[in-house]
Amino acid sequence: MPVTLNAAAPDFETAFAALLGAKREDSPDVDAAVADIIADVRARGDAAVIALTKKFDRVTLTPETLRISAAEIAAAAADVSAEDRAALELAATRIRAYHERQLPEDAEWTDDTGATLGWRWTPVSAAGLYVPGGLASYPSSVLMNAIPAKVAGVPRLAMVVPTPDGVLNPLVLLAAQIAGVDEIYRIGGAQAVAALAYGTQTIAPVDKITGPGNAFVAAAKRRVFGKVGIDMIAGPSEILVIADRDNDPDWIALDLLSQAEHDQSAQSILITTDPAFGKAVSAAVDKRLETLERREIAGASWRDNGAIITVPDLDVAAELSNRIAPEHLELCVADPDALSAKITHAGAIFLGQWTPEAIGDYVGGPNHVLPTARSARFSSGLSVLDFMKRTTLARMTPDALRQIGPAAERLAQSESLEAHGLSVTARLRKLNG
Ligand SMILES: NC(=O)c1ccc[n+]([C@@H]2O[C@H](COP(=O)([O-])OP(=O)(O)OC[C@H]3O[C@@H](n4cnc5c(N)ncnc54)[C@H](O)[C@@H]3O)[C@@H](O)[C@H]2O)c1
Ligand SMILES: N[C@H](CO)Cc1c[nH]c[nH+]1
Ligand SMILES: [Zn+2]
Repeated sequence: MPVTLNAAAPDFETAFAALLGAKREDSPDVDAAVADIIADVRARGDAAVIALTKKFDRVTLTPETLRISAAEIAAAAADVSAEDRAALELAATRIRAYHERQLPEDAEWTDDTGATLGWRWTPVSAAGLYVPGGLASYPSSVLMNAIPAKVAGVPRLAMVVPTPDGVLNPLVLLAAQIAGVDEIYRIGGAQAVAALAYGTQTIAPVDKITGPGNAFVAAAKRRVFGKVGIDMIAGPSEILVIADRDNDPDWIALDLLSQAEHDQSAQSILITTDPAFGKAVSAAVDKRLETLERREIAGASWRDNGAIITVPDLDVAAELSNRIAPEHLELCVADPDALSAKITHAGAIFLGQWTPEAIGDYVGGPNHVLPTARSARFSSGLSVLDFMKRTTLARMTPDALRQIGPAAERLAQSESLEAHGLSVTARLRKLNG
């Protein structure tokens, strides 16, 4: 049974703190296993990746078969039905249009000293795109990773995707072809993240690793940060639905299950102003779990991590939501815009009962690679900016140096960094004859 809480109950704060503190993905066991995997890949390269892929994905590879060949990609793409291709292309078009609006502008100006200042954006040289594939297959995540990277102008896109028991959904390869991915390797988990970060005999290292994955992938990304850039921690999926009584309980139940079915570590929470509605949703979830294809995973997630919270009003709902900082937040209330204005921490907001979260997973346009585990307090969903960096520019004229140089000399003195000060002094002496 999921936890049921009442925000007006005396023990609410303790129970809510326990819900917030639950370690769904941040376990020391996972981190220790990941540390060993990364060390092995750093030491043995391809040999370690091949052994770990045999162990975790039950696939026997060689250095020659780590990379999926152009012929395999073409054959898989040709196998996809016209309807599936059209759906992927619609998704790609909408995701590209959304992300093109994120392209940042360079800037340059001259200030009143005559100094010219500014900044310039450039893409990373190589991006490693993690596409999950352990419990489900994610052609949509190929598009969500690769399209912003392409829009940013990244010259080399290297994608990794696990193929458990050697099986790979052809739509994953078609999506990679549509989005313009350059290299695809059939590996996953922490070993794939380590291979992208440190390189192996076959896989050249990248500069930035993006994409969602399970707890092992999330832990590996945390560990390789610094050697490479990462986008964020996009671990097991989460949804928080705030709903009033004027909703169909079955719709809300399905929205909760849509994220629960990703992973038993996923989390689905309902906050409602009406306890009777909460009970109706709970019954609807149970009914759906009788027949849902992925009922084992979704049922375990709902039982272990699910929650239904009753609140006195929507202000309290917004306050609790901000403390949860969910990956996805659905606002199924009469005035979703008014409630949205009170939300300060959420990866993505879905406004109104006609906007199921699943639209955002596939075709809405915004990115579905989003911060989990309360990291929406300090990070954002994947965007074009994740594949770019900003270089600052400064040009002094003799006059500008005359005006602002002396302050630099003083500050260098105060930091006891003599050469810093002298590099300015030498120029000022020349200027002052
Ligand atoms: N936050 C987001 O933006 C977002 C988007 C899509 C999916 N997701 C999440 O991504 C995850 C996908 O998970 P998945 O499992 O389907 O695929 P995955 O590719 O993330 O993980 C599969 C890999 O995990 C590794 N692994 C599994 N068990 C292991 C063990 N005991 N020890 C070491 N390594 C092990 C294996 O190497 C395997 O290849 C789900 O949690 C889903 O909710 C999140
Ligand atoms: N809901 C996931 C992000 O947490 C993304 C996804 C892909 N396919 C279906 N869903
Ligand atoms: Zn989803």
